[in-house]
This record gives sequence, structure tokens and C-alpha cells, in this order.
Amino acid sequence: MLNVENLSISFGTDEGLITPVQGVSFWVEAGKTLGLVGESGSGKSITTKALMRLLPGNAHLSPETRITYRSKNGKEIEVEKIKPRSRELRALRGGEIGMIFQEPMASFSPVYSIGNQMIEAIRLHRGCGKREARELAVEMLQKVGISNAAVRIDQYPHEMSGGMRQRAMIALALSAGPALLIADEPTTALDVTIQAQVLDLMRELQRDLGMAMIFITHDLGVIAQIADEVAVMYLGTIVERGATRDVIRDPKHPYTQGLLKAIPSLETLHDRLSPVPGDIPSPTERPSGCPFHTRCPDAINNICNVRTPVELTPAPGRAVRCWLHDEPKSGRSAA
Ligand SMILES: Nc1ncnc2c1ncn2[C@@H]1O[C@H](COP(=O)(O)OP(=O)(O)OP(=O)(O)O)[C@@H](O)[C@H]1O
Repeated sequence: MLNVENLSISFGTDEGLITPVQGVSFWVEAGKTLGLVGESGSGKSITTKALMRLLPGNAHLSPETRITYRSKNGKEIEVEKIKPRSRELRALRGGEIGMIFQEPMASFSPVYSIGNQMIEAIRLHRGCGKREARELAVEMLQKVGISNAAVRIDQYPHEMSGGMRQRAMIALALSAGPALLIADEPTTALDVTIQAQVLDLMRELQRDLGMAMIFITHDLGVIAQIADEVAVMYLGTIVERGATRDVIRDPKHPYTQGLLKAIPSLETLHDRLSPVPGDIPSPTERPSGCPFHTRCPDAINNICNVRTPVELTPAPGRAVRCWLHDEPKSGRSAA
């Protein structure tokens, strides 16, 4: 349903042009969840904002970027070519692709009731009358587990608790009936019990509505619970891709291995967690060769610091960018 090829995003800044996302390719199948995982600053949010053309004015996509989306009525849309302020763009945002964020107040206006905002979204994208839209909004609030929805619908966002606002934001995004939902760290700010409830809820809704999802997080533990496929991002490139269970069982990239070691478990409660050492460099100081070599415990001198790894297929359905998986006969010939 969505195919992203060679996505590169640059920003014009006071310090010159920076390219925090470089040559990213992935796809999302209808009804499936892709987890996009990586540390803060790896480029997860701007990658998904590009899919909805929500990047700020100083952002440019490279001419090689191709983003193809198959709409609900089967039409193929070349997202990178859509004109700003066009009808096509209005239909794409919300109606085809919905988005939810870590902070619900980013989705809600504080000056309108939850219901008013949902009714407006439903009328815009589903073209129904006010009464029908209100009924649908109440139904959606009930679906996300808000009790007494017929009364709560008239509350303002600030009148709800954090967990409830998060549910209301999910209801708002879903009320437009998107075929693809982008969820950007929607559970990070919640405490663990509510986090687990919201994850369960999202999985359930996805199954009921047959919706596809891109789930962004820095936490591979969350990915394990929710995603069919995972793409691991580091400094603007995808370093590893594959079916979630395969990647978690047998991570190929040292960065993925580091992220997995950083997940706390009951057995290791008394051990020190081993997070990936060091910090992710800024896109203005992108290391030469493999971008991860400055933090990699297995970096090969004179190769990883010099040559950019190409994407390799270490097993069917898997992809990794790492010289450790280069086959001898391929001759390490990438530039
Ligand atoms: N408007 C902007 N102008 C210039 N650079 C930007 C802009 N927005 C983002 N960037 C750059 O893009 C990089 C990636 O940002 P992005 O928000 O996608 O990271 P992320 O992986 O989603 O991190 P987080 O988990 O903190 O949201 C940032 O480190 C920053 O250098």
C-alpha cells in the first residue's frame, strides 16, 4: 500500500545544507504494522512527516525520492508530486493517512470540545451530516474505551486525564477512517500500565478496522509487541530490516544488537543495562564510511570508517547495511 524508495530529506539551515535522512527505502503492506525504531535524532519523525507532506518549509526531498501510496479506491498516488494546498493533499491527510503523536495536545485545539473536533474530521473525510457524525464520534470514543462517551464527547481536551486524552486522540485520528495510521511514540509519555492498555487497544483496533500502521519508537520492546516488520534507523539510514520475530531472535547489525541488550527484563533486573555506548552524532558531523562505526564494538579498521556499506540480504526477507555481513566474493566494492 505504501512504497518509499530512496527518500532523502535535506534542510537549509544557517550552518548550510544538512541531510538528516539519506536513501531510505521501505514499504508497508495493507493491514500490517511496520515498526520504525531508533534513538532520538535518527530521523524517524521527519521520515513519516514526508509521507504526509508535513515537513517544514526549509525541507527538500531529493529528486530520487519516490513515495507511492495506493489509496482506498485503488488509485496510485505519487506523494512527492502532490501540490501543496491541493484537494489530493487534503484527502491524503487524515482521510487516507492519519497520524497520532506522543503529545495529544499536538492534535487537539484547546478551544474546541473533543466532540466538535471529531465531528469536523468525520464530516470532512466521510461526507456525512452532523447528527450521523456525532453518533459515529460517540461510537469511536466507546471503541477506544472511554466510558460515558455520550457525555464525555462535549468535554475539552484539558478536562481529560493524560491516558484518556491519548485515547481521545486515537479516536480523533481513526474517526476520519484512515487506511494507514502513523503513530509517533504514542505511548512514551504514559505510565507502563496505561502504555500496555493503549498498545493492546491499538492492536485490537487495527485488527477490527483492517488498517495498516507505522509505529515509531525508540523501544524495541514495544516493537516486539506490536509490529509485524521492523526497520531500524541510525543517523538517517535504515541499517536493518526484516520480520520482527526474526530481527529480535537473530539481530544482524551491531546497532540492533545494542538496542536489544538495552531492554530490561526480569531475569536481568539486577544486572546493569548495557545501552549502546556514546551518543548519536549530529547530521552535521556525519562520520565517514558506516555512520555507526564510531560506536560499533565490532568495527573493522580501514573498512567501516572508510566505506559506506551497501544493503545486503543475509537471509530471505532480511536486509542489513554492515560490512560484517559482506560475502567475501562480493569484494567489498561499495563506494
Ligand atoms: N526543521 C528542521 N530544520 C533543520 N533540521 C531539522 C529540522 N527538523 C529536524 N531536523 C533534523 O533532523 C534530525 C532528525 O529529526 P527527527 O525528529 O526525525 O528525529 P527522531 O528520530 O524522530 O527523534 P525523536 O525521537 O527525538 O523525535 C534532527 O536531529 C535534526 O538534525
